[in-house]
Amino acid sequence: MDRIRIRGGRPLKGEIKISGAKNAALPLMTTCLLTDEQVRLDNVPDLADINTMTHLLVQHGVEVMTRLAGRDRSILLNGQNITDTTAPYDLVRKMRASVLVLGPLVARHGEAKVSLPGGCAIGTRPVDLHIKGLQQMGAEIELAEGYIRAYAPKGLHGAEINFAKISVGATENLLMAATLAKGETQLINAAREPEINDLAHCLISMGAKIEGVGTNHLKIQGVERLHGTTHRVVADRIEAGTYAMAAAITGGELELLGIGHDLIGSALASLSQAGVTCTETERGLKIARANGALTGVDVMTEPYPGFPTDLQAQMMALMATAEGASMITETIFENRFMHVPELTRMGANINVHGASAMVRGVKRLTGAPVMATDLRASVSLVLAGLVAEGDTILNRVYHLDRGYEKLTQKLAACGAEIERLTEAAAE
Ligand SMILES: CC(=O)N[C@H]1[C@@H](OP(=O)(O)OP(=O)(O)OC[C@H]2O[C@@H](n3ccc(=O)[nH]c3=O)[C@H](O)[C@@H]2O)O[C@H](CO)[C@@H](O)[C@@H]1O
Ligand SMILES: C=C(OP(=O)(O)O)C(=O)O
Repeated sequence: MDRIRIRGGRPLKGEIKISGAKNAALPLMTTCLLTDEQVRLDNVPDLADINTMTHLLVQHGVEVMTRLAGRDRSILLNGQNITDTTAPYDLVRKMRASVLVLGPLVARHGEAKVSLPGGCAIGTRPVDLHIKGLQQMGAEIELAEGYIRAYAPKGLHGAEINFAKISVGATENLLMAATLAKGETQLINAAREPEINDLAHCLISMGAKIEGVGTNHLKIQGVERLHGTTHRVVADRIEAGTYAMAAAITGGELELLGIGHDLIGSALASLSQAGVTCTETERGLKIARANGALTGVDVMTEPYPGFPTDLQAQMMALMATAEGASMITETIFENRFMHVPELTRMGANINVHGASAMVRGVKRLTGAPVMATDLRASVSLVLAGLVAEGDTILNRVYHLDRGYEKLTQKLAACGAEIERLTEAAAE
């Protein structure tokens, strides 16, 4: 297995082009199941999760073509001939977002058999809200042998769905299903992450009738059919937030290209409070901590527009080197502190009490061999490695490949001493 070696202590300086968002591209790819015309997505990141979704769609019978034009990667999807409506365990197990084929398949093809995703390193992550919403829209659902089997041979109908809990995935699944249901669907207490807005705009360009985009109350009038489209994937706010924290932790200065303040306002507010300068430029955002120490700030994760859970681990690495204490509270996932023991091995002073972690800043972190447990936990260890004294060796790099395009190249181009050791070299 590949590893990453980092020698810490170099302030990052330069510019980084922010890629298209993984969490937008994945649901956008499944829109091809809603139409028999071509869906073309531009600005698609080159990531393991995108490959997994491609495999899943191909298994359903979708024709997928990838095109490169300079640095822009496009995917052309044609779902005219769906031959198989099963999402098998092996693919869903690899990537939970596979469950996003459920809504589109039932809505347009009247049936789907999708493996239950089960839990993962960050929590139990049930899909009850997806299932309940589809049942309200008239789908018959049975759970057997680890699979969700959903049937709606006569199509779905509109419903008023009031989510008991805010869920990004359930909002996306039901939004897609509702575009082809008969009548009106209301999604109340819906999630309103920028990736959901991106999905809604793509669906509207395919002929869907959606009101309330950007709010927590979506109204969808079902249509008979959707047509093809070309859509550009929104920038990855989590990747941008990660590099903003990389600039801050190393005391460097980075310009993040193609990302606006609007997408990561809450994270930038916390960074500003901690003493990091965040300025909008014509091309994106400039992040700098040229002088002075970081100050500890308290952070609580919340659904958008609150501080994103997907930046919590990175913020914790940053706070581990700040002056004073910081309380980091995780409210979205029950087990998203797997990075704590690894950061502690690098010298961080962190105590977890239930859903909160008390981080007391230390003067220095030290390099160590560390183990990645999930995507964002892994990148928090990369951030810690960038500032630690000595070498950090990160194992289980495949977690990073799920969500960070060209991570080592992007950081190395800004002065980081970081390299990927391929399996043979890593021995
Ligand atoms: C591919 C993708 O976009 N992944 C993101 C998505 O995950 P995902 O869509 O899985 O996350 P959700 O917003 O659904 O989960 C939020 C909370 O709701 C719970 N829940 C969810 C569904 C359900 O049916 N029942 C239920 O109880 C979850 O266990 C969790 O505690 O949003 C998360 C929260 O911003 C992010 O961390 C993930 O990066
Ligand atoms: C948790 C994440 O992804 P997923 O929902 O695909 O596990 C993430 O992107 O941080």
